Amino acid sequence: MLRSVHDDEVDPSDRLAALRGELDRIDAGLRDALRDRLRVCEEVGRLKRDHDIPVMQPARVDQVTRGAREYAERNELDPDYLEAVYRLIIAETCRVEDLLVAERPDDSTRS
Ligand SMILES: C=C(O[C@@H]1C=C(C(=O)O)C=C[C@H]1O)C(=O)O
Repeated sequence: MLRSVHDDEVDPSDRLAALRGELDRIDAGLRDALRDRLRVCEEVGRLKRDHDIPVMQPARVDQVTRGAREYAERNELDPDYLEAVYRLIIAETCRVEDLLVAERPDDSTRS
């Protein structure tokens, strides 16, 4: 009986499951990185609140988004895609920082 060149290949459903397992591991790392980044940003927010520094820092936003675009160019990703991801991340940072700034540092001691 003739053998197909595909006989020796891994079953596509096994390969799909393996690739999805790889994606799940990468996604877990992404979520941890997003959580850790936001925790640092909360610290930044408290610092801004306590020292009357504006939450929105356009020069820093430009620096971060430019860095993302440059990374994309070096790594064969679409710069517009990575910038859009970063704009979403930064929007959440600013939302969380705004909430922190709106809090009074001594709120917890008030009755
Ligand atoms: C975290 C900061 O606050 C905001 C959020 C940024 C971010 O998520 O990278 C960048 C600029 C800020 O307006 C910051 O000023 O560094």
